[in-house]
Amino acid sequence: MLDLVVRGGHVVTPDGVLDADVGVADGAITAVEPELGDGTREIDARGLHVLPAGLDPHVHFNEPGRTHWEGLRTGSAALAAGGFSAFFDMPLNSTPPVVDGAAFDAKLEAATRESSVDFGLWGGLVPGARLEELAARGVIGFKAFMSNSGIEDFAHADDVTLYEGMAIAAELGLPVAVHAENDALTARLRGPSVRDWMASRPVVAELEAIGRAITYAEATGCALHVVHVSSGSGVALVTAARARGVDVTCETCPHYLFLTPEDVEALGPIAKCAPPIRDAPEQDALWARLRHGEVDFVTSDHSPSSPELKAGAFGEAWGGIAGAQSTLELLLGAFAVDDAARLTTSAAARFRIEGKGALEPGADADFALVDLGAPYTLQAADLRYRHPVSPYVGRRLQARVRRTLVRGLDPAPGVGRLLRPTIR
Ligand SMILES: NC(=O)N[C@H]1NC(=O)NC1=O
Ligand SMILES: [Zn+2]
Ligand SMILES: [Zn+2]
Repeated sequence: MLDLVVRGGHVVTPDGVLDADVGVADGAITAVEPELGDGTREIDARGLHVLPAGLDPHVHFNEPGRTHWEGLRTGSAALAAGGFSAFFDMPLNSTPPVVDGAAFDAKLEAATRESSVDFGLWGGLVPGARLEELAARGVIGFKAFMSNSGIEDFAHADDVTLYEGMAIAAELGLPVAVHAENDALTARLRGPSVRDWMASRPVVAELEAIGRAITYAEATGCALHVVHVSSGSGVALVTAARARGVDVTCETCPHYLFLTPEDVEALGPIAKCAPPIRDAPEQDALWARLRHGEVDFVTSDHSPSSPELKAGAFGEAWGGIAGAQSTLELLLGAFAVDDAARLTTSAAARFRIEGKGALEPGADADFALVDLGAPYTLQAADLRYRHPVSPYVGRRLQARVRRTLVRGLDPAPGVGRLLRPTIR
């Protein structure tokens, strides 16, 4: 007998949306077929869509060290509530940052204890980082900040660090992910307003950094991933490089799609981020390129802070948006269900995580059960973050995640396991 049968849902598979049951044994999918026999456990999915649960490859859960901003327990619970069964945690803003083996071990210990969903860990590419040590422990790849990170113990990667780091990463068979903004161009004095913030981090600062990272990736043979591209012009650079054979991908985030500069002015510091939200021409171009398939996936870049750092003036506030719980529900309001599933799962293939990202026999039994006929208005009380704030509170969402399963299990602290990439 099967351990579990998810019965009667509209199942989102790589071959299309099928009305079928999903059979599970030992935490893996055994069959996707109509009218499977009994399972020890049964989940009634009639009227619901059964999606492959999401993998969010870009979150900052900040534990250990800044658990008062967000933690692995609360952050992973929020992701599970939003239909995600896995995440990759960034090497900052936890302390110590994950730039050597000991820091990796400390985060692995905390995540194994606290996380409700599976997790991978990014290592940090900073001057002096111990890349080999991190690779041996199973990091997803190496994250570099080309501009100031806002975190004192995570230095930005100067050109030498980035170029030489990419050469080492290429040898180790791991990708480098870049926060692509030019440091000098973004380091000038800033004013207090939303428009000042936008002007201090112009699109050209993003384009220059993306272009430079691509040049280094091409020269070293390193696989490059550009995180949180905010502009259509930025995606265009990635598309052009890929067309000439560079191994480069990119992501964007819901805030670059669903928030406007006017929204940021109305919402204040909770909608402050870097790169900033762009004006309509760049945002429209970003949408067009996303719809055209040029953006590989959508991530949250969930990066909240303590409420105090979001309470004051805009110019002084922490830059980072809390959104991990809402990515899938937001996308389901704008895309067909299979496209929304693809945009929230394809990081698994890019970063070589076996068993995740597709609902098919042999894969992990990771499901998001979603009601596409249940629009609702997001309330602060719905949020599972450490601090229930988000720019999406008050927003009408077109779909609602009813349940998430991780390897057939209900998410709970301690369920999550480390995900290691297959080395090329
Ligand atoms: N350090 C950190 O999390 N920074 C993030 N916040 C943000 O808005 N952009 C980022 O890169
Ligand atoms: Zn960033
Ligand atoms: Zn980030």
